[in-house]
Amino acid sequence: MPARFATIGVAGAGAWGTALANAAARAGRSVVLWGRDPQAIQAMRRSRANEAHLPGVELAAAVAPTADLADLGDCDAVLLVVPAQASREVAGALTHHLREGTPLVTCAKGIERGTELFMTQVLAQACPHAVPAILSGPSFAADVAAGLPTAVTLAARDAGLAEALAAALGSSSFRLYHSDDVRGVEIGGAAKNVLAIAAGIVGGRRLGASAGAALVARGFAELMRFGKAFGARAETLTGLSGLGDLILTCSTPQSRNYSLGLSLGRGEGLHPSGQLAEGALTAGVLVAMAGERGIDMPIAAAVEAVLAGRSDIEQAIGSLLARPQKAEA
Ligand SMILES: NC(=O)C1=CN([C@@H]2O[C@H](COP(=O)(O)OP(=O)(O)OC[C@H]3O[C@@H](n4cnc5c(N)ncnc54)[C@H](O)[C@@H]3O)[C@@H](O)[C@H]2O)C=CC1
Ligand SMILES: O=C(CO)COP(=O)(O)O
Repeated sequence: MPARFATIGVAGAGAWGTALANAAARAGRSVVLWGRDPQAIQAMRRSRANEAHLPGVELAAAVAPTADLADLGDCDAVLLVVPAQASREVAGALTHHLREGTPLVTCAKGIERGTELFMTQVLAQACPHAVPAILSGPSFAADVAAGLPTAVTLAARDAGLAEALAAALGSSSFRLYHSDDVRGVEIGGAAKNVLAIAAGIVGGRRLGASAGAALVARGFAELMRFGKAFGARAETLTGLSGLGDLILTCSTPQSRNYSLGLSLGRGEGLHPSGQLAEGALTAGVLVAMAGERGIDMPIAAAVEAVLAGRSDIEQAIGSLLARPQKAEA
């Protein structure tokens, strides 16, 4: 009998899509890696690398790059690895190609602006005949591509499907835990990016390691409040995709979100690298959703105010430090 999920599609040939394609190949799958830019795909076929997004990493032999979305049509499951705000567009285009019931696993970390929808809700609307799932957790593309040990969570409403997908994609170095708490997993990934910008600001302002630790702990309290209000389970929020990813992303300039905060904290403004920092795109919608439900998220709100230009860094820090001292929980 052929293995379940023998062929995996990856829609999005950026850093994370390329790393996940290699990880799936390492797990023994055949992989079709779709990217929208035919020239970039041609270059990947020639060089067997993605020099623009994941330099120095050789593409596994089982990865077939393509610029034709229709090539994902025969895949047994598809990972959607484009930025959160592009996920509706690409999922919508996939409706013309995917078979009924194909698992479509979002690997993006964000909330859709304008609709206030979480990623799997976007997939359910844009590609209704697929089965939405999510993969998220502490994992830099470069680490996964280098085969360094990483552990992430794969969640689907059907726990059996989550387990089967995790078994198909996991290996000894890329460990996948499974869950049926889809909402918990998608909230952790979206919120931690916004909080990581705040952690970067603390680093850039040289406020000290003690302030950095306080920021992570109080930021996590905000993530928990938001998650619980939206039905996430506490054990998910304290797991890999919540606390785990918050710790990773708040701790190193290897994170693009942290590094954006560093730049702001140093007074260098928004860094000009053009790199994707999902937290900057999620901050507004996260804070708006929290405000509508009366969820207190002062750190996320301060990041949003700085990014929107309504507050400078000193004002933002001053207003956080001026908050009344209260019971911790
Ligand atoms: N890079 C990392 O270490 C990790 C990234 N992620 C998440 O994965 C998502 C993607 O991030 P990266 O791959 O790192 O970003 P990236 O900037 O390296 O690549 C994004 C890719 O999406 C493509 N894209 C953008 N808009 C598109 C559209 N409208 N249609 C088709 N393709 C489009 C770009 O051409 C590019 O190939 C983000 O939500 C990020 O938070 C999650 C875990 C780790
Ligand atoms: O999500 C990530 C690690 O888990 C990647 O973080 P950045 O997008 O901040 O680089």
